[in-house]
Amino acid sequence: MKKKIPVIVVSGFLGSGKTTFLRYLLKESNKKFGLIINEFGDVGIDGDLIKSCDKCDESEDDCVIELNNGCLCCTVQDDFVPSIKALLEFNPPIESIIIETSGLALPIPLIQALNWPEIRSSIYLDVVVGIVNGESMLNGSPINDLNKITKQYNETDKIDHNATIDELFEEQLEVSDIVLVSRSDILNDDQFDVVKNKIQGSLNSSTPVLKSKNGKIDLNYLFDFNFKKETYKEFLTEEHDHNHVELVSDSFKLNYFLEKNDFEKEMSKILDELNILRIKGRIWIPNKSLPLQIQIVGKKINTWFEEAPNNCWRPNDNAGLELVIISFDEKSIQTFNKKIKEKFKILSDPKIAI
Ligand SMILES: Nc1nc2c(ncn2[C@@H]2O[C@H](COP(=O)(O)OP(=O)(O)OP(=O)(O)O)[C@@H](O)[C@H]2O)c(=O)[nH]1
Repeated sequence: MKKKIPVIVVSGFLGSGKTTFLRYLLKESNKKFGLIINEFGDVGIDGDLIKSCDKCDESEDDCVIELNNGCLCCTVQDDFVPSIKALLEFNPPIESIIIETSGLALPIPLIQALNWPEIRSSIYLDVVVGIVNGESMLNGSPINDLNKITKQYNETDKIDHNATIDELFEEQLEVSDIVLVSRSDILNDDQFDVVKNKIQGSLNSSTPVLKSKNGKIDLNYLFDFNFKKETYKEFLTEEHDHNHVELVSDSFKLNYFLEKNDFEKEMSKILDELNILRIKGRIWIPNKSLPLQIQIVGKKINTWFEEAPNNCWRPNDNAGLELVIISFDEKSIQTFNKKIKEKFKILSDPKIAI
């Protein structure tokens, strides 16, 4: 059985900093990415910038697919699904797919399209990143050049919706698991806080809002799909500039488990109460031949049954869980641990293996 591939969706208005962020991500990661880039008017520019980031092998240009002739959410059947299928057939196999949407695309239909029968067993939506131009947001608007956006609208061949800028922005934020504020290098700490409060105020939630400086973010390990506690520990002990995001991580190996539906139900209650950014791992459930894979970003829970590597940890009695958890505070991690022990089932005496 093939492994499901994570999909990262990056949204943000024209000039918000999506390409800059993607170039950084591609350079930092050792993963083989496939990209779908949706742009208008200035055909090919973003794609060329991505291809020239020294990560893309010229012979493998095909792993960057540019969709220039319509708004991504309005061309799902014609362009989007076939592009995902083409990336899934790529050789050597792609390990992760990134979709850069234009700010004109409504992200919800796009995200729903990832669930189309033809592709849904091969991919899962890992994280939605919303990019906001911090400088223009400080000046009161998420966009820096209304004329350019209007031109972008007019130049788009196929666009079936006519959502306003406010509606588009609201939906972009609503579906984002994390929001990156670009141009944070030119904002001071107070200005960043103003922007962050504006975004969290309009979201009416605690979705993480993080600084991005020329694409660089503190959380590059968030996009590293290696399931290794050491990676996080290393990151957490590294020296960073004084105002980086404070994070704590931990990992659990326990003899507790829950059935898939019960896990999703309990976990969504736990996530509502705690300040957790990321959880990855797997759960072994008695009488199930494959472990349940867990991928959580913010409040978004993804689970599916899939084989685990031969050399990974396995619990006694095929009942247990292995999770890596990243949070903004130690207390959330402790409470998380306590809640698992309260809410999850246990077959044998609990033993913390590490
Ligand atoms: N100072 C500064 N400039 C940035 C930052 N992020 C992006 N820029 C600049 O802003 C401009 C637009 O950035 P892009 O990454 O191309 O933005 P985009 O969202 O991909 O734009 P479109 O493809 O046109 O939608 C470029 O000149 C970038 O160099 C940042 O964090 N700080």
